[in-house]
Amino acid sequence: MISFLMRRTIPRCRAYSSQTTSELTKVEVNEKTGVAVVTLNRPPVNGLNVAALRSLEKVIGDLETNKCKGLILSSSSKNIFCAGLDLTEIYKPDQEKLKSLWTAFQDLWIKLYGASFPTTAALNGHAIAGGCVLALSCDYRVMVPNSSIGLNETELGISPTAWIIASMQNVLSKRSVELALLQGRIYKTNQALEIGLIDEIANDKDETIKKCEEFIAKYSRVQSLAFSLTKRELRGKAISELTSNRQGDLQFFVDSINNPSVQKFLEKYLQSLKSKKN
Ligand SMILES: CCCC/C=C\CC(=O)SCCNC(=O)CCNC(=O)[C@H](O)C(C)(C)COP(=O)(O)OP(=O)(O)OC[C@H]1O[C@@H](n2cnc3c(N)ncnc32)[C@H](O)[C@@H]1OP(=O)(O)O
Repeated sequence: MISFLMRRTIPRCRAYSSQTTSELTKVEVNEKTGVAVVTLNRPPVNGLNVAALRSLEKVIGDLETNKCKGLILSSSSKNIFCAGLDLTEIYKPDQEKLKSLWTAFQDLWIKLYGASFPTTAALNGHAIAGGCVLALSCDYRVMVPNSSIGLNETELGISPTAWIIASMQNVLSKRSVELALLQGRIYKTNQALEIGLIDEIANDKDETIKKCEEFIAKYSRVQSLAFSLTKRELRGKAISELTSNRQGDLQFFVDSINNPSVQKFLEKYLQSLKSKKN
């Protein structure tokens, strides 16, 4: 068992009593149920840079090794689950860092989408672009009211690649995927529920976690091996398509980001985010 499962320094009366905290990803494992709450912790918006992506990927790998019974992905921010890739890493990017960013995102998706245990997203706030991809890579999504979720890549001038599309197609009807992706549409919580982009609405963060726990508990009678083999049958094709075309997928991303019109848009977009406060 890895350290966070072994540690017994925190009183057992707490529901989630084994824990480890890295700067970027906090993990708490419920010793009774084996369910892990994994909290993204990169203020202010959990922007995904290489370190954040790698930190989360490592945690999922460790949970896999330790036969975790279920994952609840959450965020330490008050009203944001994750604002997607760190825009400052893709605007005027260092080329090597850009490649590392996408490679880390590919690696994380392969682990999360293919996880051999039930995975859930406790969406305590906005889940935009890469943040929505994280949510879609889980088996179940619960969101608080008045938040937004969606893939706005086409608005940014980039096209989501095959594995991102596959993650959305796994959840939504073909028609809804077309409308969502071609319009780069961001949905409010209630609209997201209507089309099936999320599964449930919860009143607050605690309730998102409770509902995710309830969802994971439904698998208590399911054999782990049967679960993971079935998931592999269901999702394996999309994963192997990426693993056999990682270089092509990376090149597509790098070329898209380096496109001068995308860079121009990102400049304005970043300015507009900053000027919201003024
Ligand atoms: C082949 C291509 C596939 C590509 C796949 C994925 C691509 C991506 O993920 S690109 C990222 C796209 N993300 C977005 O468009 C989200 C942008 N952000 C927002 O819409 C809002 O910030 C959000 C709704 C998440 C939260 O709104 P607020 O609560 O009002 O916060 P602020 O907007 O004031 O943001 C606070 C602070 O954070 C900065 N910020 C926001 N998002 C990002 C980001 N993704 N990366 C880096 N930084 C981000 C924002 O500029 C503010 O900065 P300061 O002004 O310096 O405080």
